[in-house]
Amino acid sequence: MSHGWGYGPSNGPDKWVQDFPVADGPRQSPINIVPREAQYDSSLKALKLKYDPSNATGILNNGHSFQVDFLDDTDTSTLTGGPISGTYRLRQFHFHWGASDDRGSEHTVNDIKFPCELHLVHWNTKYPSFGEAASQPDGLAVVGVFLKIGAANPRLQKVLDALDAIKTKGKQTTFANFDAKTLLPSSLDYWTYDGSLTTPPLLESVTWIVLKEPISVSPAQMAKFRSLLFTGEGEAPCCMVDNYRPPQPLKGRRVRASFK
Ligand SMILES: CC#CCOc1ccc(CNS(N)(=O)=O)cc1
Ligand SMILES: [Zn+2]
Repeated sequence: MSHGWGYGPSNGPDKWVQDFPVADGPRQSPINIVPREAQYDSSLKALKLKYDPSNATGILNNGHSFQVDFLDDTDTSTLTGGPISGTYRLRQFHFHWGASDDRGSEHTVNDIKFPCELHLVHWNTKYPSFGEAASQPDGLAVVGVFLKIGAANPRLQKVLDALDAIKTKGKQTTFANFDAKTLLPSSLDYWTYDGSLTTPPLLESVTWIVLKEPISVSPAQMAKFRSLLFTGEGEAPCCMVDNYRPPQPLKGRRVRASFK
């Protein structure tokens, strides 16, 4: 690609392999999850998420999505248990969504797409930093949560209300005192598999933990996601929608379930 990666016809997921050959690797994400083919594993532990709201620092339009960043210099916002060993620190969360409610999620379930998917990105503290961890096969753990159309979700509202301040690429603003745990559904049942970042650099360093239960989002709240722009201030505006990579080949990988 002569210009940066994105989600358009000239720089979208089918073109990423030109600059990121790992795009055709053995453990790429996302995938289509087929519940009937997932193996229940009784040895899988319950997820333990301990987040400190005071670690939230800011919210940024990064030109591909928006992310809420967390202070990750101590073990105050962590993921433990589940399929992972050790302690992983929360780095950021972000979303992927569609131009309409029939698409937008990255993972699919029985080929069903959800309108949106939340990713909470954590890194393994056995490594000195996120950057170091991101290049290791057990370096990252991302919790994925599906959003389905329904009643307005009051727990999303503080995030959505901040989007007017970060409409264009590169804009950021402070975002303090936010408990990311409030975005999780009541059940922490999950599917897990070994995968990758779903955006460049597509590093194959992610233990994926995809929650079975979706959270709700209303059509009006989806419109707020779609009010963002991929483009920077002063550029010809391009709506930030369809910022999702489609499912990738499973290539023999096992998908395990924490529930029967
Ligand atoms: C290495 C590196 C880097 C930049 O940091 C990120 C963080 C998250 C992501 C998104 N990954 S996803 N969609 O799989 O959670 C991509 C790059
Ligand atoms: Zn993501």
